[in-house]
Amino acid sequence: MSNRTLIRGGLVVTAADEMHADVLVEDGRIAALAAHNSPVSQGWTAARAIDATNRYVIPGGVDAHTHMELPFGGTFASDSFETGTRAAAWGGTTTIVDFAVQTVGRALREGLDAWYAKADGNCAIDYGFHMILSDVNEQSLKEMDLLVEEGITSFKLFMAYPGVFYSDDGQILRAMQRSAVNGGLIMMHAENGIAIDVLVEQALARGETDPRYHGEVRKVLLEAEATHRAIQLARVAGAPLYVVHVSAEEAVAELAVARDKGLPVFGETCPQYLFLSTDNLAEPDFEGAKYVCSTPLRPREHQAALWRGLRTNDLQVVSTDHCPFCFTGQKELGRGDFSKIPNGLPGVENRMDLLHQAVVDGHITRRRWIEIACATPARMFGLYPKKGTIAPGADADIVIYDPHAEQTLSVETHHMNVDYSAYEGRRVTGRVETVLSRGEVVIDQRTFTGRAGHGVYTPRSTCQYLDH
Ligand SMILES: NC(=O)NCCC(=O)O
Ligand SMILES: [Zn+2]
Ligand SMILES: [Zn+2]
Repeated sequence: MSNRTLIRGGLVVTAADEMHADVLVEDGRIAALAAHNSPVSQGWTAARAIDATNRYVIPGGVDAHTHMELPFGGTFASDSFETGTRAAAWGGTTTIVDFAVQTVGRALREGLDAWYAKADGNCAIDYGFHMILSDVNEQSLKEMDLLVEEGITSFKLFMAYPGVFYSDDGQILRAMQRSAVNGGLIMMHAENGIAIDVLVEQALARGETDPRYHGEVRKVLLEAEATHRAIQLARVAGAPLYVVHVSAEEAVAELAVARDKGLPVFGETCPQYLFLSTDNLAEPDFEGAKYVCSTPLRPREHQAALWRGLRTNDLQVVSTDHCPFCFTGQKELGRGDFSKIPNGLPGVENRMDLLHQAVVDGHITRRRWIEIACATPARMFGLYPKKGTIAPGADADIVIYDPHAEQTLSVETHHMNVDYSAYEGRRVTGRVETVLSRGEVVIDQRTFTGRAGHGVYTPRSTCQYLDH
């Protein structure tokens, strides 16, 4: 009884269903659901009752792409695990999967241990890790197998950023071959970084130094070409493939062709590509630097293809790629040379709200909102049904969501450790009200009641989405 919480009267929305139901939480898990005010739920007793009348009761968000404290461009992403996971909770996300980084010349183990240490005791919500492979060699290929056994079941490779994270096609093929055997999922940053670097050099030589040139040199065709190449390499290796931060219509088309052939190829996009555009990159007085990320923001016309992809399931997941850098002192490193602007946008706090706005605007249905933001990322990365749904036995990661509240997104009110909002002034309908993480209330009617250290490392099984 003392470990029980009852959530009454809300509309429970999962990827599969919507029903007016009461939810019983016990010992951090969902114990039972029953029709609202049914004889069954009327018999339930609990130490705490939450009235969810006129609210949605949804699974906590699963953000499968964050970069807390990522070293990049001579600086570090400005959210620590403490500030970033607290902000995530404010935004209705109860699990993140962050990227541990292998340093070139070093073991995966060393990078992973560093990330365990950064996160340990600091997180407000649960977390897992992917591993960035920056140096594919005999040793790191062997280590991949061990990591999969340890619950690090996905590996990011970069076709971009030569000299930093970049892998060549041979390295990519080897890693894919290994993943075909050990069950790991290869996540691909699909941009032709070698060609982009030529265009960067040529642009700078012409004196084109403003942030908007970041978008111009990172061409749509070079995203599409890399996406195509990654798909073919995965086919040769017999491995599934997950393409991260898809931004261009032509890249979605490559995924669609592959999926029409029945290939296990999946794609993720991010709110910034759905809601922002090259118009933001072109903002004057270096303000465009706030919107520098890779893949880059695209002309607004690409957004329709991304929304369509999310509806047709050519794209399966919306993650944030949360990688914040303050404008002052960090983005400013690239004044006079756009290639020195640290790449990345803040957004871990905004994803659930922006996608709810997409429901309001008619881009996606309510259930698809939960599918792309909670259930599928959990399945894709081996966390389901512990995470991503509301069902008996699942972790009680639950958001009470007010679909009628109006809010204005702003740096003045957000909780991310960054000095601007990429969505400054944007009005959205819907707001997180209360959040439970494993049954503990971490946001209580818009007050943070969680704590650093509540969140635990969550090992993952291999991809559970391969038959989709
Ligand atoms: N996306 C971005 O611009 N920064 C984070 C690193 C990455 O995901 O490529
Ligand atoms: Zn990337
Ligand atoms: Zn990323």
